[in-house]
Amino acid sequence: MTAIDLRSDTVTKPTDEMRSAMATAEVGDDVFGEDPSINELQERSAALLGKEAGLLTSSGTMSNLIATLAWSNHGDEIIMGTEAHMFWNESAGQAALGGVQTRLVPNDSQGRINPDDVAAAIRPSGNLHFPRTSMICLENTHNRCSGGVLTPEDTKSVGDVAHAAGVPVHLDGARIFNASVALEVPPAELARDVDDLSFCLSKSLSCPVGSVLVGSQDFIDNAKRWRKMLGGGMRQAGVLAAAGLVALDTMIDRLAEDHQHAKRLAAGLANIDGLTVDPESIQTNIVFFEVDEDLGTAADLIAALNRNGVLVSYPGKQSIRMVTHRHISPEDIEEALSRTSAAVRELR
Ligand SMILES: Cc1ncc(COP(=O)(O)O)c(CN[C@H](C(=O)O)[C@H](C)O)c1O
Repeated sequence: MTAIDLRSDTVTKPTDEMRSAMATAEVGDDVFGEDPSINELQERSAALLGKEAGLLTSSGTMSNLIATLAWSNHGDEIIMGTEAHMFWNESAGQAALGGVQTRLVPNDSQGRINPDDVAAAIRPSGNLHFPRTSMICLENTHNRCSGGVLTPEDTKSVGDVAHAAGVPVHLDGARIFNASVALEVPPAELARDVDDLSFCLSKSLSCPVGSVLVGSQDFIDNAKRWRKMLGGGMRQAGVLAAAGLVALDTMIDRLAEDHQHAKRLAAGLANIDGLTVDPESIQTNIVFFEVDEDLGTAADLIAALNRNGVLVSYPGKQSIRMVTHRHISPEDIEEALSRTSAAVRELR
């Protein structure tokens, strides 16, 4: 039985068109700024998101760390949501390498943070007891909040508070194009009130590797220095950027298919006795659902799902995540639902 892989949209593989473009990419030494494919990707990414400049990085984690290092000094404090990927899944890099303290404010079910909570968390200057607040972090779409999207208004409400206090806003936009497609809003509108953002080429856009960090020219010039310090300076990486250029041309509009599949998946899971999910809450390609305690733990069900050929991720004590992507067809969704029912019956 071939497993149906719903662990993440990071499992996506390059398209044939990407592989052809990679094979014939024009390349140069990017440390000298001479790789034409990288330069084109960075310029196109910045323009698409309404920023002055862009920087290719090896991952979303690297982008988020570079932004933290670029905005912060040792001993500063950054603010993010309790469910932020930057808090949960990036190896505490901001603390380990940036000497930066993280302060958490509640995320709501859609991944938003309350501007009033942000205002209350921003440190007043002039008190020697207090660290300086160096950055506010948003995430759109929001991974651990079931792929929830932030509207331009949600983003502006936090941006206004941050900017009134002179604090920059970083957007972890790993799946910003999912948000853009779900809201039918240009990505630049979602980026309008943040100072910099990162998006991932390697998730639903299906590239083999990479993210792009965009912001002002001054920010990117500084970020490039931090990237070099982290060992992220690249040479003829136009081979990778070529895939990104194909992704920008061919992989954004199709994200609506992944969202439809996720909605169908959630509707099917809601009909399986012992599982709890609100299909109406699903906006993009990520579905978190709860395992009723009388059925067992999430770990029990994950083991049964693996036995039945369904791969999932992000186990909480009672929660499981499924993520749709370009390799998951409508037939795979129906088969995954059938196999999930069988796994649940095994636990009964
Ligand atoms: C919102 C967000 N921001 C940043 C990252 C980090 O990107 P990478 O470092 O994996 O390229 C991720 C990766 N998310 C991955 C996943 O969802 O499967 C990993 C394994 O957690 C992310 O979801």
